[in-house]
Amino acid sequence: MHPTLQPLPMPDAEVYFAPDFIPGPQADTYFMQLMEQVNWQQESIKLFGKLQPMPRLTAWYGDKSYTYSGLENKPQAWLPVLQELREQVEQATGHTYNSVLLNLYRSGQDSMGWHADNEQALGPQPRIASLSLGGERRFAFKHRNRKDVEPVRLPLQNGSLLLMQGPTQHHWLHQIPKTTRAVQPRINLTFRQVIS
Ligand SMILES: O=C(O)CCC(=O)C(=O)O
Ligand SMILES: [Fe+2]
Repeated sequence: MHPTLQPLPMPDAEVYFAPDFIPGPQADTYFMQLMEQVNWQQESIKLFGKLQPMPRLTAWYGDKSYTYSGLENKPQAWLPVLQELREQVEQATGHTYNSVLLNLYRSGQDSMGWHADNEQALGPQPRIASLSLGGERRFAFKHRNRKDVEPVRLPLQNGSLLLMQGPTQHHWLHQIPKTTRAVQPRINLTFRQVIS
């Protein structure tokens, strides 16, 4: 594993973090390329029986289709820039990924609620490599059932890489909360290995 990926001291989890995985100027270039080239979609989610627009834009690229939050994502061919990022993340983490989910948080009002990435298609021990580009946002973890374990908050800055694996998705939830602070748009890429 890449030496800059440092373990976070979390019980019942295997989380590694590299705050400076991609140098700032290069991360800025990737951010602009992805803003322009990705096929960003405004998806909806059913909340209390009502269709609501998701508070972020999303895109799915990969070798297989994948159901996420009840939505079927048809695979789209990898863009060269996504291939390049995938290779860097594969080198750093020592594992391969056949899919990437991209999220675009346009402002502090865009967010992702508490969840775990524990769909069956990700296997019993999902490995999620999460790359952040653009404006910094706070990421939060909370243990599902241990009240004695403190939540973990982590600023995900431009060019940072967060790796979650092992039992993490079984015992912890994570989110990107909304913020009233002035923040720049942010792109997050979660590389995943879909097995079915
Ligand atoms: O934007 C992030 O950092 C989190 C994304 C995430 O949790 C997901 O796509 O499952
Ligand atoms: Fe997630």
